[in-house]
Amino acid sequence: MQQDSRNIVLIGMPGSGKSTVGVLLAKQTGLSFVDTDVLIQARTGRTLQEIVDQDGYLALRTIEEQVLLDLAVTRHVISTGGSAVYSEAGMAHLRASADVVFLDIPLALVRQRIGDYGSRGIARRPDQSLDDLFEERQSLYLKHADIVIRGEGLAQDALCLAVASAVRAHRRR
Ligand SMILES: Nc1ncnc2c1ncn2[C@@H]1O[C@H](COP(=O)(O)OP(=O)(O)O)[C@@H](O)[C@H]1O
Ligand SMILES: O=C(O)C1=C[C@@H](OP(=O)(O)O)[C@@H](O)[C@H](O)C1
Ligand SMILES: [Mg+2]
Repeated sequence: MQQDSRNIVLIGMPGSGKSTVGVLLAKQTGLSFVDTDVLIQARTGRTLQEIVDQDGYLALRTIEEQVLLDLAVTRHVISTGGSAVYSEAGMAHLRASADVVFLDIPLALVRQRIGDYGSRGIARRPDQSLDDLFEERQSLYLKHADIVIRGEGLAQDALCLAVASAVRAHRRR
């Protein structure tokens, strides 16, 4: 695929800025924007929290995988949900057409940003603590990332610039 047709995919924990910074990044780079959480909601007619409450977290992960596999876009910033990395097939599909950026923030900042952990539609085992989830996911985010950006201490616009510049450098390699 031509470099300028490629997508930029954002992965990371809830609260890392995938959705808010994704929009800014699309504006800044002239790419289109899609948030896979919004696609899930549009497809099911339900909120993410409703899917988790009614059908369980594994159902959300299954729908998410299908949405990832069905994505066929170029020149997009794609903001994923925090649980996208559980889908090997979904991530392989995204990676074929994208540079994947892990927005890496520490657990304390996740906790501070996400507010009520129990009502944010997070795809986790009901008994799983945020500490445990963070630990489990860190290795998945690193495994699927082409680029890692440490987000702590960066305001949204600074984070956006850092991502754009890292992607440019990555593509020049
Ligand atoms: N770089 C940042 N600095 C400060 N607050 C941020 C930053 N990025 C996101 N936020 C805030 O954190 C919350 C979650 O951000 P969001 O973009 O929804 O993250 P995600 O999509 O990764 O879950 C929002 O309230 C947002 O305003
Ligand atoms: O981390 C998670 O398990 C989830 C994060 C949410 O997205 P954000 O990461 O954009 O908050 C959303 O996909 C869903 O509720 C599951
Ligand atoms: Mg989001």
